[in-house]
Amino acid sequence: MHKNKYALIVVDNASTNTDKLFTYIIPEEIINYIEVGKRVLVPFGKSNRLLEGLVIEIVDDINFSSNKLKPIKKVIDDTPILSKKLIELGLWMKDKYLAQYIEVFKTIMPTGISNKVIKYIRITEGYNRAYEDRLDEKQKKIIEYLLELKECELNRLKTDLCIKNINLHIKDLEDRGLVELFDKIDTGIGKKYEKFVKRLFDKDKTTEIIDSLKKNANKQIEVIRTLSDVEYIKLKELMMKTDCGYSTVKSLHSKGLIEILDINVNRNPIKRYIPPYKRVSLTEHQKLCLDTIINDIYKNNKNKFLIHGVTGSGKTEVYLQLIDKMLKQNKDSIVLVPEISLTPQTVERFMGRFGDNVAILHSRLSIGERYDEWRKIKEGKVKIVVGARSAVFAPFNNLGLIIIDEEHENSYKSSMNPKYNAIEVAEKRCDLENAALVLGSATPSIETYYRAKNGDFKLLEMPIRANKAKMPSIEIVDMKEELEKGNKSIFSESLFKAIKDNLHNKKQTILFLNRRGFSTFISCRKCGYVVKCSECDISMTYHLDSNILKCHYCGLSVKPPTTCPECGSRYIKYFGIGTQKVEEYIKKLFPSAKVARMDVDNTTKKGSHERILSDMKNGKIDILIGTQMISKGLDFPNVTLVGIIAADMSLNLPDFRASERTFQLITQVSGRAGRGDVEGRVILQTYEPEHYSILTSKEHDYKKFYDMEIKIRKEFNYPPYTNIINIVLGSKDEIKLNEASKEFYFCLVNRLEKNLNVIRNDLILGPNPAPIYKIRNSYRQQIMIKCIEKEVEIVKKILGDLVIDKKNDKMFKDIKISIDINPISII
Ligand SMILES: Nc1ncnc2c1ncn2[C@@H]1O[C@H](COP(=O)(O)OP(=O)(O)OP(=O)(O)O)[C@@H](O)[C@H]1O
Ligand SMILES: [Zn+2]
Ligand SMILES: [Zn+2]
Repeated sequence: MHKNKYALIVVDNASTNTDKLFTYIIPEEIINYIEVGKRVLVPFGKSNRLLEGLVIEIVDDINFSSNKLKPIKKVIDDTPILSKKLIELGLWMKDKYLAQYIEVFKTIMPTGISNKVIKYIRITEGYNRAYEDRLDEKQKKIIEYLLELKECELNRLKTDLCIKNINLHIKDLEDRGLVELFDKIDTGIGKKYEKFVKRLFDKDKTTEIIDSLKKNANKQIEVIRTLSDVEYIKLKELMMKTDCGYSTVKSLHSKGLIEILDINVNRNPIKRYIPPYKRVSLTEHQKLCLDTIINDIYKNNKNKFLIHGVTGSGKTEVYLQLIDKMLKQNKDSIVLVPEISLTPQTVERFMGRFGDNVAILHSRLSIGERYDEWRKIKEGKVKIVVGARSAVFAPFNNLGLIIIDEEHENSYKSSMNPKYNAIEVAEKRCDLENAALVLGSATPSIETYYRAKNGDFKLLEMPIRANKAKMPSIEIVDMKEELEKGNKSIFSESLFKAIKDNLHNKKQTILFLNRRGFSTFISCRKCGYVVKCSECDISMTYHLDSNILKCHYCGLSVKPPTTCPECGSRYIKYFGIGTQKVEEYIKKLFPSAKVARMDVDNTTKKGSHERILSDMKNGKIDILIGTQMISKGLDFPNVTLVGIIAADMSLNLPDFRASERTFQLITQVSGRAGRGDVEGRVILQTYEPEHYSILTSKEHDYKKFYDMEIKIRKEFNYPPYTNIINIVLGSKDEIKLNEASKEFYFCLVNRLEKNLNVIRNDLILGPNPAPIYKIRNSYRQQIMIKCIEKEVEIVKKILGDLVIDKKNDKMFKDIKISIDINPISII
């Protein structure tokens, strides 16, 4: 007798209360098709509506009665869309980040292939015209419509026909067995097809054929001529070359001379020509670094590395040659770069070296482009992926290497559920697939460097620039003194003069300010009223080009008030500076200079990024102003001056990483200066010239900075000495939220006390209003747990259980609970 097998399935249902794997019976007829990692359709809930699911595990036995289990309806995929290793990785992520199954697997699966089940309608096979007499007018209409289309989407039929009570009529037709409803899977995004023209006539017969055509059929003759050289040509291209219309092609088609075909093509996100990126002979440090890594991997010594290389030390070249080695062993490589530095410059280096062997994944791709890139990887057509955070899930089967460039960057941590850290995920993936992990940075994060010192990563140093160029000199300007001297401008005397000299010497300048917009807030001088976003608890930023106030959290924009909404006074003043204001001042001070600005406000349009950078390369820009978007990856030899307008901006953030961020930003931006023959110069403006972040970055001394910072981390019990678990409870109902937060805190402390031996005072903080108390009209309370490595697992378990319990508690009905394990910033 056939013995049942069972599948454990993640079902794509929106309900958050049922985060578990569902068990289904595998019917005999699909037993040979079903596999872990394939998607299936399963009946769900009381109504048995069909939902999509992902097979996580197949088992022979279950330890409960199978009476109530339902059978799987259908297998969707021909081949698994996720490998077993990626499924294992997903399960690990679920535990690590206290996330839900569905969140995790939605993240790992490519966007664009999540399928919808769509209701279709068609006429049954048993339908007979003779029935028509017995139908009323409306039903006849429905039947007529269907006879023409054979089958169609139910919704389309409804909108097209616009018949009152159409559902009843359809039901009636269905009951009589005349029409039937069925499900179809809509893959959302299809492969891309393009029309091609194929030559059907013999090449040698070209003249004969031309003679046979009418003498005045010039266009047709032109098409035949063109086709005599090629067998296939894109229809578009043919029409362009011959300047003919589609009717010309059609008429040749009807004469049987050509064929018109739909051919599956890949969308190509990179349409430009990319110059080859030549191999260079490595410097001593590069060579040592490369050899150590290769040797260790080869001897199975160690497979995790941190390259600490100063800006311009040539880390990229090391990556390229490592990938080369992987290719020789037929292994796949993933390169992660921060989203903002996925600039054409970075991409070109990899494409320039490895050409068609590279797939690119980033958020500016369309869903179609993304899907095509994913397919190229999945089908083994490329062996290298360069991408942002989520490229860590690239579906390779023979992974050899993951490189994470600028590993200190914030963008490797996801701010959406699951709130994963791509570095940790990469590490786990490398463990599972026996691949090597290489992290690189000029300013490693304190946590990573600490782990390297403790032996988790092999530390490799590249202390000098590849072309022997000197590190730029950094001059600190105390803005308090400028003010005393009577200089109220945002530019110090020194920076102003340096910009002027640089313009005169035909060199390029970069001005950095980590805040976009024009003014950072608007306030009333009479009563102090500050214009805040009505949905969020933060002040709105003024944008000059569009003359609006924008909320940088929710995107809401409003017209700036001309009188104070509070007291009616007309003394409304614009405070604080953003990149737009810097741009305006620069244009006033240096009217003949060619000035450009680069920040998210003006680079969302496709290609705008590319244009600014190529203008910069071609010397069409003298002064480039930007946010941290310009702080990394850029390699322009003619940039000799970098101005940091306000280093304090990051120093004053209410975040224990503020000093670290500041050191990193200064070092990275400064690193753009003097990469060519002329020594670079950096002018750094600040109100806190004595701060250790500023002093150590001036000396280019990462280690000194690290030593000072790590002491502070230890003293105040911050990472890496502790893990931070941040819990944010949110609700539109402020009072309910306060009650629920207190209750949650109380239960949490209670359960922790029962399970941990010691509860330190600083272990669990809160509930406190979150730093941004309101976002998108939702109030936010925060509870923070600090715990040592040894206790993390147990604390997480307790917390996870508590969240599940509370989700079923009336008091928490409208409360959203969000958990972030080791958040990158606390807002
Ligand atoms: N061995 C070499 N010989 C000569 N030039 C080199 C060599 N290696 C790299 N370069 C050049 O040195 C410059 C800096 O290299 P690269 O951008 O790879 O450094 P990086 O460490 O990635 O810098 P950053 O961290 O600042 O982005 C580039 O223009 C690169 O082409
Ligand atoms: Zn006022
Ligand atoms: Zn807002």
